[in-house]
Amino acid sequence: MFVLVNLKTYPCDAVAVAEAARDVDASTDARVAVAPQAAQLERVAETGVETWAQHVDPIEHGSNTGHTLAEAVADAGAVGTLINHSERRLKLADVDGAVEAAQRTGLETVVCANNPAQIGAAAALGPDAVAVEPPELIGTGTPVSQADPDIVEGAVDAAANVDSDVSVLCGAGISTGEDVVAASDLGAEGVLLASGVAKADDPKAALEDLVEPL
Ligand SMILES: O=C[C@H](O)COP(=O)(O)O
Repeated sequence: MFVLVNLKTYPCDAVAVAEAARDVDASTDARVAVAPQAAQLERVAETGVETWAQHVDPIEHGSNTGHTLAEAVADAGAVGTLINHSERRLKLADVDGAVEAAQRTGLETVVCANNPAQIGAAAALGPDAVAVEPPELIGTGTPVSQADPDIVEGAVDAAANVDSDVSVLCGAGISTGEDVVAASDLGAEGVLLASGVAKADDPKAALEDLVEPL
């Protein structure tokens, strides 16, 4: 299972979480990665943890003030990027352009979407993976795998119908190893989570708990 920890803009110690994730990754068969804010990519990557960007824009080098260039996040040490996170929505044409920009620089891509119909559209753009996240469950601590298992199974089917090479992650409310196992049982190949680790009193213990049953 892929455990992708998005630090959003939570006031956590990104380097400490990254070091914990690096150590937990080394102790399990699970793949653990961290997505810090763009300004923290380099410091996080220096810990040796698999580092992801939270977003890239559909742009090239040029006059794009305030945008995030795929080449810049790759230079900072990111190996992958989220695109179209629920908190950073893009128009469909811009999702397509962002996937293209990421692929141009060799970044792995996870395109986020709200529901199975959108997952099908996202999968058609040719990312490495898609992540289904019902927005109403994000940050609630109520795991999507329990609250809305149909949406996870529907997303797995929708992606497979479009492109069986696109793997499916699920996210929203995932915070325990039991939630990760439930996601796996529903056909997800990974989980995208944030608050369960970034807001934990002990992020390393939270990470250990997530991968313990795997
Ligand atoms: O990127 C992560 C997702 O939005 C899930 O967030 P959460 O784990 O805090 O519910």
